[in-house]
Amino acid sequence: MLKQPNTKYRSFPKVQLADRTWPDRVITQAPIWMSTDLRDGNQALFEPMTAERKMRLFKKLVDIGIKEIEVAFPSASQTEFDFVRTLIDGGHVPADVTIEVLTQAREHLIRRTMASLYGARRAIVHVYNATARPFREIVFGMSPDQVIAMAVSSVKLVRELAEAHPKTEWVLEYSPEAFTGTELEFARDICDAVVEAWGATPERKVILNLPATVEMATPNVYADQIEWMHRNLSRRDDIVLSVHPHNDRGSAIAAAELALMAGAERVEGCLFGNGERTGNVDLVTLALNLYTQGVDPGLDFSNINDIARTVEDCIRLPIHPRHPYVGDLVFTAFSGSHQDAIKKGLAHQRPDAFWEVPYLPIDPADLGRSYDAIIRVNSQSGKGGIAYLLESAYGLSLPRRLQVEFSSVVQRHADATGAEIMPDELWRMFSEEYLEPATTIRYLEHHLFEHGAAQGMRLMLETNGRRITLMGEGNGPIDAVVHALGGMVRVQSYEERSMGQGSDARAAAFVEIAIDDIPGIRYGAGIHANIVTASVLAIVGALNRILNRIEPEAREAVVAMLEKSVRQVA
Ligand SMILES: CC(=O)SCCNC(=O)CCNC(=O)[C@H](O)C(C)(C)COP(=O)(O)OP(=O)(O)OC[C@H]1O[C@@H](n2cnc3c(N)ncnc32)[C@H](O)[C@@H]1OP(=O)(O)O
Ligand SMILES: CC(C)C(=O)C(=O)O
Ligand SMILES: [Mg+2]
Repeated sequence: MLKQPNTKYRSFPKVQLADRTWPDRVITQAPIWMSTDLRDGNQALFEPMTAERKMRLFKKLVDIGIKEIEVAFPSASQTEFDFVRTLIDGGHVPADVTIEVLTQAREHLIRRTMASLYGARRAIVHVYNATARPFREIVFGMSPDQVIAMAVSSVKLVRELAEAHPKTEWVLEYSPEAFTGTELEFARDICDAVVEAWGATPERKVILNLPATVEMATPNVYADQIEWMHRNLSRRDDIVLSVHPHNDRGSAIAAAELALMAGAERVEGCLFGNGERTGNVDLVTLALNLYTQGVDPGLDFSNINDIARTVEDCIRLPIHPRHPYVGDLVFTAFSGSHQDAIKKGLAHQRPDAFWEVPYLPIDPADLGRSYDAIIRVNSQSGKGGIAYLLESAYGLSLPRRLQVEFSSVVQRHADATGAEIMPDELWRMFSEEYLEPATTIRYLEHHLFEHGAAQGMRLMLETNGRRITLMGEGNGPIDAVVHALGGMVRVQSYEERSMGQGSDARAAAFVEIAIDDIPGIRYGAGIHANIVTASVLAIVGALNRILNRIEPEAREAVVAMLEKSVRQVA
């Protein structure tokens, strides 16, 4: 790269529009949407779509609710021409949908283009010629007046051919190609001449489409250019003002939004931003940006995954996993603090309240996406995401301090493998750590019985291959187990939850225990159809987890103490 890029590149000139009004505007209604997936999108593919794929995408665009669809460049090839004919002759165009086709401003191409449309109920004929100085001088070798004459004569030809076929309702669209690089006065003059040549009226408007054929400046410059045209076109009432942003600088969405604030009424683009080079503006993102501001876009993306798969299949290009609203990862959080906030936000969100879930600008359910894949766990994750996954996949809701304790187990695993941890893996880790820890003391069975005003407990365990039976009593089952264990165990906290519903319901018990003279507090968990059994399992599990972390001599001392309890109580 150059050390001094200003020797090769220069900044885009400012538009003289000191009293611009667009910065204060808010978009309150959806524009007219025009999909050019089958034309601008199609011309940008490695291989243009086959007729079958074009038809499939056309039908998907109709299902989404797009009412103006540019279906072909009919003079480009027989395939393109035939596709338009199939749409018309096969009756595939719904009554509320208008097809559109593109042609250069050249006589033989216009005649061929018009022939593709005869018999249509309504059709938009889109004529373009480039208007920026380098095109005028280098591509066409024409003076400004000759370029205007080229546009005007083409429009007059379209008018003449249209008048010869009055059964079709004809609409003219004109694009000064490379508008963003065109002197504004010249763009206005050529557009005014076209409006005049078509004989436009408020009832028979011309669509004037002002393309950012190549995005050349910051989006505020495009907005200024659009507002300038909006204010300076001589017959604004006879015009539908349209924009066609490309994404060369990565700001096509912003450019389209600011252009709408600046007076545009119509947007041309493609689903998920397919199109020449870096793409046309993405109609899906634009529409859903409106939706998240409470504006009905008039388009339906309630099954966005299905739309995405159709588009990918038709154009043979993948959608990026981080593409707004649709990418596989956009409703996913890996990092701990995001997961925590999403989990709390989802729990807090009421169905009838304004959407307010941190990190999620839209409710994934509105797009037919589920919450299941929102939170994923890797080495950047914290307790919130881990807890969320266990709860959503297995119905197991962990106490907060247990979440903290378990997250360090998960973190060690994630650090070691470097990989994402799926819910079944998480469950396996939880089971190994809490439900089936390595055992010094194995639970065999217990019997709980009434013992006067108290509860009695006979607890059978196995230590060192020997069965031992401990007896205890207390004011409840937990108390009775602690007593049976000889009083060395102190229960710091106890919580129980239910997992599942109806006859499949099970109880989950969580205890936090400490043992006299041994540092550290550990959680234990038990899951069983019977809540008392779940509690006993949780206590024995916690005991084993403590014993697993201490020296063998200390462990033997605890076991010896237990065996002493047998002699004392039995
Ligand atoms: C920004 C856009 O997306 S514009 C749309 C671009 N899409 C396409 O080009 C896809 C379909 N195109 C095609 O199939 C062909 O280009 C055709 C059939 C339109 C024309 O083919 P050809 O006549 O062989 O010309 P070619 O493809 O080389 O285009 C260059 C010629 O078109 C002329 N031209 C380019 N744009 C225009 C225009 N809008 N109006 C009139 N002439 C134009 C050029 O001046 C050049 O003419 P020249 O050969 O006399 O110097
Ligand atoms: C034909 C025109 C509208 C075009 O695609 C462009 O300028 O990008
Ligand atoms: Mg384009």
